[in-house]
Amino acid sequence: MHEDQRPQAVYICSGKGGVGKSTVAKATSRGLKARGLNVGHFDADLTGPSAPTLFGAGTRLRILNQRIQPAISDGIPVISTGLLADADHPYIWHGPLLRGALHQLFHDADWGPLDLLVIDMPPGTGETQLAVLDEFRAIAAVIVTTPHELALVDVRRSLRMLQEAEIPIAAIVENMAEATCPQCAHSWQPFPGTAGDQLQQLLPDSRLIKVPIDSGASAISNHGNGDSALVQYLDDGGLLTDLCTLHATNPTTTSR
Ligand SMILES: Nc1ncnc2c1ncn2[C@@H]1O[C@H](COP(=O)(O)OP(=O)(O)OP(=O)(O)O)[C@@H](O)[C@H]1O
Repeated sequence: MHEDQRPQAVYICSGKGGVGKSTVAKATSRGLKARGLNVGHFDADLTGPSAPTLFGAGTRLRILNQRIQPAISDGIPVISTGLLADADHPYIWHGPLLRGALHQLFHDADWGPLDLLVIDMPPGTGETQLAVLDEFRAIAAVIVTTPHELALVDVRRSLRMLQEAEIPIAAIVENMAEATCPQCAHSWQPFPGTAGDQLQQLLPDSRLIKVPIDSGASAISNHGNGDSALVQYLDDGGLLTDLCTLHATNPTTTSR
């Protein structure tokens, strides 16, 4: 049988923007790196990349011998169009150009040894998402949502796209699910809705990880190291163990 040589990847997806997907993607990369995997972080949002904020505006991609040198953050190689020198330039990618850019950003880069790529997918279901599905071999996807009903409508579309591609959903992360008063420790649900629970009814085999509104969870998305609170939430929810197990059942370390 012909072996699938595409790089192994975990997709971090959402239906809507602003739900915390990039923050969860960065925490996943850091958590897997701490577990000893050679992780690469790829920001597939070519037109609205979050990486300069997530990894530090001073972090840049370099070109050496006509090869892209990923930025390194916490020992993790990172590639994002937001880390190109002229990141403020509005990139408009269409059809074949978009696919070419994705291909080049991954294949023309010196990643070093790579066990697993964490891919921060753009929100929704469109051309970029389809191109990513073709380019990489997903061992799992993680769906990030907030509790809102409105988030659920769009996330269902993403879910169908992943299911049609037969990608297992390792976890649903319901972000900003609750808040706790720092004075009296009283917890409440700041947003109405049960998107996480409703999604788990559709996906009974996937983990449901509820992450509270937490300044520690937020800190990881603001440059550099940040706090590891979100990594801990994902770890406590079993996601990092599951991803390591999935990787171990089908390891393919490549050197690029
Ligand atoms: N659990 C949380 N508690 C507090 N703040 C959070 C939490 N999760 C994410 N945030 C904050 O919410 C903001 C949006 O997060 P993020 O950029 O990860 O969302 P996104 O879904 O990737 O959005 P987009 O697709 O538009 O890039 C960030 O400022 C982040 O720090």
